[in-house]
Amino acid sequence: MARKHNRKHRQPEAVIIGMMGAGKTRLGKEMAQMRSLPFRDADVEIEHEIGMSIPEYFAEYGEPAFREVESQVVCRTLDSFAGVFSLGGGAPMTKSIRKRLERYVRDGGKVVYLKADPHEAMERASRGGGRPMLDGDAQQRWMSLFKQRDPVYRAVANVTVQTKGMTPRAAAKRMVEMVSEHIVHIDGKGIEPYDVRIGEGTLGHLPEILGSKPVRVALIHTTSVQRHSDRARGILRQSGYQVFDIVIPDAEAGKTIQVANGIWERLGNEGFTRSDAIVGLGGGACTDLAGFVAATWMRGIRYVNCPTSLLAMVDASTGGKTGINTPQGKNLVGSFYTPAGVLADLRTLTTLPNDIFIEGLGEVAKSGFIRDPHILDILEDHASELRSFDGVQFLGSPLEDVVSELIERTVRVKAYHVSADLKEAGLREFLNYGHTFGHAIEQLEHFRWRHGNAVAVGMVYAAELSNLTGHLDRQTVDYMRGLLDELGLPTSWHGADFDAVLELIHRDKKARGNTLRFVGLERVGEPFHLDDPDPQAVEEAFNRVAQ
Ligand SMILES: NC(=O)c1ccc[n+]([C@@H]2O[C@H](COP(=O)([O-])OP(=O)(O)OC[C@H]3O[C@@H](n4cnc5c(N)ncnc54)[C@H](O)[C@@H]3O)[C@@H](O)[C@H]2O)c1
Ligand SMILES: O=C(O)C(=O)C[C@@H](O)[C@H](O)[C@H](O)COP(=O)(O)O
Repeated sequence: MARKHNRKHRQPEAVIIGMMGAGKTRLGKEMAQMRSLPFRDADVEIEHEIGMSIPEYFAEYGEPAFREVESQVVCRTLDSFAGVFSLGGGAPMTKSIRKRLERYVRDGGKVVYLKADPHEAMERASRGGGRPMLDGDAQQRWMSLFKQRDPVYRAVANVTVQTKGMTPRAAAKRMVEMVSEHIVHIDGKGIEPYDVRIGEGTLGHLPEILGSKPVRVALIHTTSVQRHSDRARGILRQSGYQVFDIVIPDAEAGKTIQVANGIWERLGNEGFTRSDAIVGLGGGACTDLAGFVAATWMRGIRYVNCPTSLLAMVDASTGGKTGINTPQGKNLVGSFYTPAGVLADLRTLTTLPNDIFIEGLGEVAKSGFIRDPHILDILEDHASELRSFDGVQFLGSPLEDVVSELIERTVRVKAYHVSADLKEAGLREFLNYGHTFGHAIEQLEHFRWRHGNAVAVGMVYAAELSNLTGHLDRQTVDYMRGLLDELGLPTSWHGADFDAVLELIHRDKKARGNTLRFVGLERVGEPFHLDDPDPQAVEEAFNRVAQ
């Protein structure tokens, strides 16, 4: 069953662009050193190619000839160099280079726009001469070039690093963090596009996503993530927002109408208007509730999700399903309401307990079974390290790369379904694989069973039902049981009798009238709608997971 991992072709880890004097060479070298990678500066490469200094070449052949050589050197290096590559300030103004950079970004590359304080950069650039583009009044020339180039840099770059007030080392560290980020873009009918940013330090994007309109920000979180909410509050206050801390009860106890009502009262008392915003920071229960409050306050205000559990990072924080539970069932009240952005900061996983990390693997595995089998290969290859997850050792360990790839791939599976079918008219229901039975377990266990664990058993139930109704082969059902077991996830449950389960699965949101509807599997990567299955099979599948 194991498949080969895709090998990336050689291309730079990062390409740095920006104005003269922004520090591209200095910070690029520092960044390369931090990542143990080689560094190349386009101007040095060009001088090597032309056999003279750039000012001499400019004087002899003029700017157009220089830009032509520059384009050849830059494009060649982009095709073959696997390190950090810094470009001259004018390079992105050349069409052929811009086109090549666009392709590099499409292939997953990172073009970093290094944006220094204009006065500092201007002063640095005009020091010492040797820059033909600044001939004459250097500072005035710099400013006029900045006006032309800044919009182009912004259009070309997919990462912007502001260095104002930072030491070179801190700026280089920030570049490393931002370049290591994985970004999944969510778009589609009825969706205001947004990004899911996965990496160390992504909480730093909060101000950029909230934007300048909100004055007040409600930071909704639980006490279990206090360390991370303190960091978020610091970032928000530094950017001038008025931050209101709203601490909610932990886990499912927070997903109630009483808790939502308490927050509505607080927002009212603090004068929250339509242009203010909400940040939900925590596990999936917290982001579901925060999204629900955002969707309902004044009929909808801006919100950003900062998931802190694996499950919330891979699933709950993205896609816009917001909601609360009622005594009759899970998530029965809610709304489809998309966040302005999702910041999955891997640093928050350092405090995540092992059992809650493992629970999150349930939804990761689900995404492998319904859409991306490569996820299953990764889970198989790293099952024992994943099972022994220890937040304290996590950052900088080989497991960090494995986990961030799993998060990115799982979010891509979510994005695929959500982008095509935001309001769950058909395709999106596949994300509900394992949930019909899983939600019943959670309810019957009074939420002592964690969501991801319940979904793991629910997936086995759906696989057994698919097998009993003539769809899925026995080998795949056994493979699923074996993999989940290796990851430390449960595969059986006998907490209630069949009638109690049947009553709850009739209340599942996929049911229509008296007809039960499940998501089944034909084979790995091929889910299907299993409508109105034979009642005997529904009961026999229950018996198979109850053993
Ligand atoms: N909206 C959706 O699309 C969607 C998708 C999947 C799940 N969900 C919902 O998400 C919830 C499950 O999410 P969950 O597994 O994150 O549960 P959770 O929110 O209950 O979090 C699990 C526990 O981990 C703690 N925790 C979270 N992050 C932590 C951290 N970094 N350090 C220490 N403790 C931390 C929480 O306080 C909680 O006690 C369920 O309510 C489920 O219905 C929603
Ligand atoms: O995003 C979706 O759609 C999902 O079904 C994702 C599920 O993993 C998630 O647990 C979701 O909360 C379930 O929603 P519900 O509509 O079944 O309550």
